[in-house]
Amino acid sequence: MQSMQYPLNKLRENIASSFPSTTFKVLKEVKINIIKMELSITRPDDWHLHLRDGKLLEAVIPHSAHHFGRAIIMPNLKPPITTTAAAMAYRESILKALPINSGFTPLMTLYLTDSTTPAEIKLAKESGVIYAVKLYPAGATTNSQDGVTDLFGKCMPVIEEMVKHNMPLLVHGEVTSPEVDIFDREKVFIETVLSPLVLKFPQLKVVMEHVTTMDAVKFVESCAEGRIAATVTPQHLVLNRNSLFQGGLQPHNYCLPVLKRETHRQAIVSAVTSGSKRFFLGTDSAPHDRLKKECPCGCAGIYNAPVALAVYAKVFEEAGALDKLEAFTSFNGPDFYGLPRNTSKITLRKTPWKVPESFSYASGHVVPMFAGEMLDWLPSPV
Ligand SMILES: NC(=O)N[C@@H](CC(=O)O)C(=O)O
Ligand SMILES: [Zn+2]
Ligand SMILES: [Zn+2]
Repeated sequence: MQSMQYPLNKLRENIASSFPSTTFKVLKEVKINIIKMELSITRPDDWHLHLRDGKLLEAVIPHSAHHFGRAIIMPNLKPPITTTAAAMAYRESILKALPINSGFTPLMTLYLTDSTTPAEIKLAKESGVIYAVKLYPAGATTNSQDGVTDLFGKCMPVIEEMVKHNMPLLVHGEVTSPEVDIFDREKVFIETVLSPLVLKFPQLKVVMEHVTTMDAVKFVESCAEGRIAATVTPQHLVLNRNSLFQGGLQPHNYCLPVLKRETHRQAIVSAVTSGSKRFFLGTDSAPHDRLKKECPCGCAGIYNAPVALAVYAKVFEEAGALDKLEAFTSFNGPDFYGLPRNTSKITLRKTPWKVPESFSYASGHVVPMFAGEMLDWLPSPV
């Protein structure tokens, strides 16, 4: 491997703050290895992933399967995955689309609607392949039109059944009322839906998906560990809302919940790099065909699967917390879900690589996050 152009001072600072017990003498001795830096970590899982279906599924699945051991598969297809039978069929098509010899395991979810029954939850649990139920407030995001219109009025028996089976509820945490400013929708959701829900069901396990605000960070930190957790995306760790408008409208940085101001981004970075067990990796990789992003009414969703690990590594490196990366990528998620941690490893090499401009597939093109830009960390299976 080539040695890197990386300022030695910065490297020392990073290493010293990541591994405080490391002495300067040792740093000098391992200088060569530091310059050719590699991290070997337990293979990560992705606890929030959109794989879509058909040709797009075939195109994107290798990017996730290459790096991740398992992923929680979001059910917002058209039509949505509302039954155990549909989830099992979707799982089969994912397995069929996997590269040969891939060990990737899809963990399926059910899409909650006003008419989901407790019997369906029982069936889901008994299937052994469904790990969670996803709450989309109707109209909150991509393909959420069949989502829940009245959680407290319509879904209480279903939530009770989920508690009985220890089945986590995954939430897209935004209210949909048009009078609430789009930048406040997560905060208002916490106040009006999530807090009351958690109070009403102290045993319910909840994952607040793709948190974007310091309000969400504070809420999750205030709840019992092991009961309420949050996934964090690469984009909400490295981008703020300025990047939606940098030099013109940037559709490939548009996702929901929408990027927030810098202070929120900083709060999320502090939370994940603190070593808290409450936060874990969930990319929310959400591919849309290029023509559905670059058009007069572009879809929400960032395709980040090819770059996610490189971006997470950069965030932990810059925070001087590389020693905490593995818990975030590979331990906190399975521990929360009560699943074993992966036993295989992957390597992250500190080497510059260029993100492809786009990936073509049978029905068009999909543009990844940071298309055409250079990233520092290159993941590869050991
Ligand atoms: N995050 C997004 O902006 N989009 C997701 C839906 C979601 O996770 O809310 C999608 O399915 O495209
Ligand atoms: Zn969402
Ligand atoms: Zn999502």
